[in-house]
Amino acid sequence: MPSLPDSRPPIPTRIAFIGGGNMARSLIGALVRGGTPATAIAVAEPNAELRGALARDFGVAVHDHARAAAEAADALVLAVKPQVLKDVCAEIAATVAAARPLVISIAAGIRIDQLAAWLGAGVPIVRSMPNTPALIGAGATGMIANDDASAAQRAQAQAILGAAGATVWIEREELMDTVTALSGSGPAYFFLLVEALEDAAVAQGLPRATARALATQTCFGAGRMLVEDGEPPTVLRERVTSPGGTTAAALEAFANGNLRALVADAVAAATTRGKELSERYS
Ligand SMILES: NC(=O)C1=CN([C@@H]2O[C@H](COP(=O)(O)OP(=O)(O)OC[C@H]3O[C@@H](n4cnc5c(N)ncnc54)[C@H](O)[C@@H]3O)[C@@H](O)[C@H]2O)C=CC1
Ligand SMILES: O=C(O)[C@@H]1CCC=N1
Repeated sequence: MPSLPDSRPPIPTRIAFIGGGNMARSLIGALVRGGTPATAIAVAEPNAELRGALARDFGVAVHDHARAAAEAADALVLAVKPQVLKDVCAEIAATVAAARPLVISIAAGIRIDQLAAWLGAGVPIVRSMPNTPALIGAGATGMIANDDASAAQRAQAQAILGAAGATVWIEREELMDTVTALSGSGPAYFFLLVEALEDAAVAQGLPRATARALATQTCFGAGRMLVEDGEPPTVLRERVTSPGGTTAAALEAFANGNLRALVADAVAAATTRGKELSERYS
């Protein structure tokens, strides 16, 4: 996946996260591990327990409301749920209008034109879609910027999000809903597959711990091969599949159950939900 080489521009000197939940925690962890000083990061999080954990674990400055964190930030990462994003933007709009920081949204479904309407014209905005493997530095993030974001600001957004894994620019904004359905939600699909494999093996008598260990390591190994081998998934699949063998029997069962159509339906459903989110919360 395309990603910035080592000649990354510096990460903005002051980054404020609005929302300190799962994704913010993943990105903050990645930034701090990557060498961004904790003193450069502020977080607004209303939940006192989460706030305390972020301060304790990473040494970042914490605030109980958005405006306090947004003040003096060069880059703002909007990491709240889509349903509260409009209210959060209203809370920080005056601060954003005064300081014109780079605004990075990670919210599913919410479009750049909605963010611009809520924050005010002329604000540099990058809409992005990371995923939870960001927690271990193995994230995948799609991004798109508006015309108000300079080349340097785009590169800064890429440096922030790239601290947590691979990044890729998306050309048309409507495809961000597809990115959300593919890589944003995608980790859940693989966890579901592992659950199903584990249950299937348990049903045949394998102890659950053994089934989980084998299913987990199989997904890890297959994932590493996808990244490291350089061959497309079709070739890797065919190498496992001996003619008339066990894999062929399993793949036939998948085909009979129309797995590909089911996956297409699932990705289409997630894409549609992304579009619905933007309408529901506009
Ligand atoms: N969980 C995932 O796999 C992914 C989520 N996303 C997007 O990331 C965003 C955040 O998702 P999560 O981290 O999973 O949710 P989360 O619920 O863990 O975190 C959101 C946090 O925002 C806080 N919050 C609520 N109102 C606030 C306010 N007015 N000011 C500041 N903070 C406020 C909440 O207390 C909560 O801790 C969502 O928009 C989601 O669409 C994007 C990629 C993947
Ligand atoms: O399920 C969701 O809406 C969020 C966005 C992508 C992953 N989680």
